[in-house]
Amino acid sequence: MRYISTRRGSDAPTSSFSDILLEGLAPDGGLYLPEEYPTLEAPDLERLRVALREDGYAAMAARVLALFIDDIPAEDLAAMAARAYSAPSFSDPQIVPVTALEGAGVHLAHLSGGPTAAFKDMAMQLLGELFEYELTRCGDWLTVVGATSGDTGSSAEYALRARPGLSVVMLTPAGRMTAFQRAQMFSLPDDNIVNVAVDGVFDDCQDLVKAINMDADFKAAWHVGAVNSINWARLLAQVCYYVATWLRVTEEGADASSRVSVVVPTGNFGNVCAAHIARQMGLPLGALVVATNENDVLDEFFRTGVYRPRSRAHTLATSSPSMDISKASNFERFIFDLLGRDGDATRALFDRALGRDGFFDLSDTPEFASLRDTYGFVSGTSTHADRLAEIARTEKESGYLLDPHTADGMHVARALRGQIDGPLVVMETALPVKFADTIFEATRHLPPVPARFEGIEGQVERVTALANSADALKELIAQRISPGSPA
Ligand SMILES: Cc1ncc(COP(=O)(O)O)c(C=O)c1O
Ligand SMILES: N[C@@H](CCOP(=O)(O)O)C(=O)O
Repeated sequence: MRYISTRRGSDAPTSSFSDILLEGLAPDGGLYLPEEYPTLEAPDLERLRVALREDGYAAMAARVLALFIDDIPAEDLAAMAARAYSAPSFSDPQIVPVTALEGAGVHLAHLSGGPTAAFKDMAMQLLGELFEYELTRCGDWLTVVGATSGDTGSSAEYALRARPGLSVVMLTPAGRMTAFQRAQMFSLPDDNIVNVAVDGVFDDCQDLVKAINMDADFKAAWHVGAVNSINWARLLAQVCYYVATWLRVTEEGADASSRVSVVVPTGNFGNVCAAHIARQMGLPLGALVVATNENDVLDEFFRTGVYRPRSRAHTLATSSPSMDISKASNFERFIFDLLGRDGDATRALFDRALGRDGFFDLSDTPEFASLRDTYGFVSGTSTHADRLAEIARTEKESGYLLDPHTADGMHVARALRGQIDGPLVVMETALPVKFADTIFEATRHLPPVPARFEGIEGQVERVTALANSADALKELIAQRISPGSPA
């Protein structure tokens, strides 16, 4: 399997999985995708069903990973998946259980049972294994520079903290995360972890990460790698749980007519992009429902065809803070597919039109007209009031406490339920413990604290304030990271 950039020219070289794993962002500023998607036919799905039932989530995931990775032996992939997806790191031995939510007419896919209580663990636990494997194989080291709105950061740090040859510099938007999210990250004592509070929003942090990656000399000197969903491996790991979700909702023998629709709380478009890839592979997914919070740039696109990222001043601080994102990185991956995988056309939109005009408009194109029928995309949005009402209603109706992001998904699910045939699954992206104030506002009680998170708040926190400047970030990396010893 070879990989290409979303901004590639027609004769650009292709890359192997191991190359792009450490590289993260492509040198031309594009994002990597497989040259073509592997396919899943009905017999493949049945084999995956048997693997999931008899050998568990990790074994099933390893088979999906092997469809995309041909430069790591299958038995090594299986061993890594087994280490990544195991109890007690994950609270449920099924890793991704799917439950019916009584009263609401939907299912919930529980993606948040990992070490940091967010769906990011599903990818990050595997990424930690893959990085260590690859760095050991080539005797290399890596400085991971990442951006977080609250969940990617802790998930990456927990997955990478004890690994040889790896350092993490994580950029956070100052003052925009919850107390729990801050405590999770900032109380880690490890020397290979540097937490940074940037004077800006998540999009500023993400822009800094991209700026560092576009400076080829700096990137080479500091062996800069990525853990955000700009790194293809993140999405690949997420494709696996869509397969598991479909298998858990359908019966043995189900075929392409057994469509399952998914509702995905969306910010950086990574999670729902993984659903799109699974659907392109032939997994029988019906609607892919993009659920945004008040930062509704993506809902606007799916309704109108206009993609208009917003400035810092217009990126609102909401009560689903991890989705306070106005420039969705992975959207470029979907647009590349939508435009028939034309790298020049994709570059024209993301590099030139966005740079020049601040938006692009596909509303009059046949591609935009095909969004629902060909790709399954529909969208909706949710506000603070909707979110609170949904948390309270679901608890009352079904006895289940949603986190605010999943509540955004649930709100959109209820709004669109009547228009979507077949099973509808809301992807649960975090646990309520991370968002206690909003849970209290919605229900007048605090969320339960799972035993593994007791006492996490109130410890000494270590974080460095930084101006929103790529030069300042480079200086900080040069000061704080010692060129690594090989893994
Ligand atoms: C809890 C939670 N829900 C939803 C999202 C949105 O996911 P994505 O960025 O993959 O669209 C994020 C992060 O962005 C998150 O942390
Ligand atoms: N919600 C994320 C934002 C970063 O998204 P990513 O999927 O690109 O890592 C967070 O919580 O940090």
